[in-house]
Amino acid sequence: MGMLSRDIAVDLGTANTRVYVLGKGMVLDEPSLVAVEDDKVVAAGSEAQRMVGCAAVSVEHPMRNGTIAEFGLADGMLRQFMTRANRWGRIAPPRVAVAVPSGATAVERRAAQDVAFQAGARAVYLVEVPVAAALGCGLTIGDARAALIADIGAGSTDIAIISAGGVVLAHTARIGGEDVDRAIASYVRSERAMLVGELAVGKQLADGPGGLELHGRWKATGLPGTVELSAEEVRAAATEPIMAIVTAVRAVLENCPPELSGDLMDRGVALTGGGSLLRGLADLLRKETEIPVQIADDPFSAVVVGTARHMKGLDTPRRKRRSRGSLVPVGRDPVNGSFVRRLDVGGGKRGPASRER
Ligand SMILES: Nc1ncnc2c1ncn2[C@@H]1O[C@H](COP(=O)(O)OP(=O)(O)OP(=O)(O)O)[C@@H](O)[C@H]1O
Repeated sequence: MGMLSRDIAVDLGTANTRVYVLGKGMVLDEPSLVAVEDDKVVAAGSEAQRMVGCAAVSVEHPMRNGTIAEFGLADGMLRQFMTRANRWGRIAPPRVAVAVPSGATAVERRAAQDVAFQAGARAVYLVEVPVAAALGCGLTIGDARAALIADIGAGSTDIAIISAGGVVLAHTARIGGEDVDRAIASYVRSERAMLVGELAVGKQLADGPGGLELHGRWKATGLPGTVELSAEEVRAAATEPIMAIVTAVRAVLENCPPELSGDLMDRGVALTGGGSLLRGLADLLRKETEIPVQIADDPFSAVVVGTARHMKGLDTPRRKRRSRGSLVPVGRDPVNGSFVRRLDVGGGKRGPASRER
């Protein structure tokens, strides 16, 4: 089948969806948006974004907090993306690997799997976001030394300690860059009497120090206008969500088995996801955790690249697979009580989900 079909990795994110075709590279990076007309998805990604404001069309977000919020919309979106990504299509349908937050529920995992099948996959593999993020930024999961990884996306922050071929501890906080955007938009609305779109805030927040200049509509007159926020105002408005992200990372560190603490102090935390670029976040993390903080070279693509690297290992004979394996439940998340799984590289059959099952 390998000669006849493609392998495709998908990072189905809250704000952005990325698709990587093995042998080709990242072929698609689009906003996770759909345009809906008469209950039908008529456009996806940036094409849908351009339709904001069109009469009779509503532009919707199929994803929330890193998982599928509206199955029908996510289905329509992924179908369109896969058609574009697989246009060099071979004869057989592709195998697809989808990254899912480590804290995703069984229902959320099932939805990610089903949506990939509906979009035309022959077989579907689910890869935990922190594992993908670690592989994507070049960490070796089989390394005996422990590593801490935090993928800070738009709607979720996935944190894990990875050591000796396994996820020792994992936690997904349902908070990310969008919450920071929302907090600043809400500050501008209440303190400066202006309505601004959340999308306007996110990108600027990563563009260096200083204040922000935001365009919007005055609440009183409805006319267009501009507000300038000082660096102090930005910091104050964003403190709560930024602190929530830092607290989630700290919670995982505080529950780290003591024998791994030395490794984490040496190696620090690797950050991936667009949220890692949020102004002041890396510095605050460094200060609050007292360990080195390193942002991945390309934080946006780390998860999809890592998912693709995971796929490359699927056909490697099991005895050669150092960084693959099956995830087995070993305990509970220290923060929200969900199951923590450990990657068992020693054995355990774990094939793809297939249509027949
Ligand atoms: N230059 C930038 N352009 C756009 N967003 C940026 C930029 N720099 C930082 N961001 C932040 O990155 C976030 C998007 O990151 P990313 O694409 O990794 O999220 P996602 O994968 O869609 O989300 P999740 O992992 O939660 O599902 C935005 O919410 C924004 O706050």
